[in-house]
Amino acid sequence: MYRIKTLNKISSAGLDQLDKSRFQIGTEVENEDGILVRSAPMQDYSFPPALRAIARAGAGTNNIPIDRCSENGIVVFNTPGANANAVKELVIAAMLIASRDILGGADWVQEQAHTPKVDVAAAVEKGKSAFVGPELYRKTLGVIGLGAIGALVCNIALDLGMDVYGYDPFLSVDAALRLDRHVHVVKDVNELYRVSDYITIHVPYNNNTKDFINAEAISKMKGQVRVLNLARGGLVNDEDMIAALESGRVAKYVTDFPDERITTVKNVIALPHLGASTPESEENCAVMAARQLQDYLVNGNITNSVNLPNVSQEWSGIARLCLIHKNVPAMLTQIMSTLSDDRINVENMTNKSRKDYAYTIVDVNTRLTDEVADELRAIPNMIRVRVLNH
Ligand SMILES: NC(=O)c1ccc[n+]([C@@H]2O[C@H](COP(=O)([O-])OP(=O)(O)OC[C@H]3O[C@@H](n4cnc5c(N)ncnc54)[C@H](O)[C@@H]3O)[C@@H](O)[C@H]2O)c1
Ligand SMILES: O=C(O)CC[C@@H](O)C(=O)O
Repeated sequence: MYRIKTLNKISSAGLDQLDKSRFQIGTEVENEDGILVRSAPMQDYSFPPALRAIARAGAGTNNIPIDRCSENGIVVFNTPGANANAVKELVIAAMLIASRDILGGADWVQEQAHTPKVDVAAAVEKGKSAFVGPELYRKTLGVIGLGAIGALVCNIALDLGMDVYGYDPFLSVDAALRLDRHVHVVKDVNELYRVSDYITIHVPYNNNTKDFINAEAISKMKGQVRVLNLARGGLVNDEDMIAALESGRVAKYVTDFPDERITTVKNVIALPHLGASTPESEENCAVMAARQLQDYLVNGNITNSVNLPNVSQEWSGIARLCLIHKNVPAMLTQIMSTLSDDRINVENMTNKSRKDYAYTIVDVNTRLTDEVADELRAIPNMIRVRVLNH
C-alpha cells in the first residue's frame, strides 16, 4: 500500500485517480511515500524516510525545498499549464478593475441603497462620474514571462484590441509557438517598461526574480502605469511599489498576494490568491498531479518533474530498478557491472540527466533480491534505489 499525505485541499477528481486498492490517502497519514500539495509552506518540512515524491497541484514550486528534495532523492512534480486559463481570465479582470473603478462604484451603490431616503437611480446618474476609468482598447500591455500563463494573456489581450509587448529571455520553443505573431517580443525589458500602460508579470519566484519590479524598474515605466502581479508577492518590492503609488507614478497595483502592509495602501487592489481558484483548474491540477505521482510510485516513470529528468519506459521485464544518482562519470558502468556480477540480465534501460542529478530505469528478467538492491545502494553517488515488481 502506498501512503499519500495531502497538505492542502486537493480536488476529489484528483484523488479519484489513485487506485484505492493500492493507495491510502489522508491528512494524517504518517511515513508517507508521496505528498500532494498546493501552496502549503514546506521549507521546514521534515522528510520521513519513505518519502519518494511530492506533487504540486499547481505551477509555482517556491513553497517546496527543491534542493533538499534532490539531495534526498525525492522527485518533485508540478502541473504545467493546468491552471493557466484560470489565471489568464483573472488577469483580464484585474486589468479591468485597475482601469474602471468597478469595485469602488459597486461599493458606493450599496452605500446609496443602504442610506435612508436616497433615490438610488437618481443618485447613480449624478454620482457615476467619480468612477470613470480608461478603456483597454488600443492601450499597450507589457507581459513579463511568456510561459503557459503569459502566452495566453498576450493572445487574449490582442483580441481585446491591445498592443502587446512580451519579455522572456528563456522563452522555450513550445512557448514561442503558442504566442501570436503580433506580440512584440523584446530582448530588453526596459523597452517593455517604456511603452506599456499595463504591466503584468508571470515568472516563477526564485533568487533571480525576487524584487523583479523594484524602484529602478518602476523608474523606467511610463507614469500612471497599472501593474498586475498574479504570480508571487516577492516578485514586486512592496516598499518601492508603495512609494510609486504614493507619488502617483503607478496608478494602480493589483496583487493576488496581499499582506497587512500592502493591502491598506491607496490604489492597491488586493485579491486573496484567487488566480487558480476555479473548479476547472483545481480539477485539472489535481488530476495531473495525482496521475504523475501514481505513475512514478507504481511504474517509476517521471513526467513534469522540476528537479529530475523526465523519463518514461514501457515495462519489459519482471522487475524494475529505479535509480536516482548524481550526474557523475562511471555510474552506468558500476550499475551494469553490479548486475552482471550477480548474473542479472538487462532487458531495457533508460538513463537521463538534469544538471547535477540523473535517473536510470533498468528492467530485468528476474526477481531482485534485497542483497542486489543493497549492493547498488553502496555505489558512491547513488542517492536512491527502488525495486518495483511487475
Ligand atoms: N495566482 C495564482 O494562483 C497563480 C496560478 C498559477 C501560477 N502562478 C504563478 O505564475 C508563475 C508562472 O506560471 P506559468 O504557469 O506561466 O509558468 P511557466 O513556467 O509556464 O512560465 C514561466 C515563464 O517565465 C519565464 N521566466 C523565467 N525567469 C524569467 C525572467 N527572469 N524574466 C522573464 N521571464 C522569465 C520562463 O522562461 C517561462 O517561460 C508561477 O511560477 C506561479 O508562481 C500563480
Ligand atoms: O493552489 C492554488 O490555489 C494556487 C496555485 C498557484 O499559486 C500556482 O502556482 O499554481
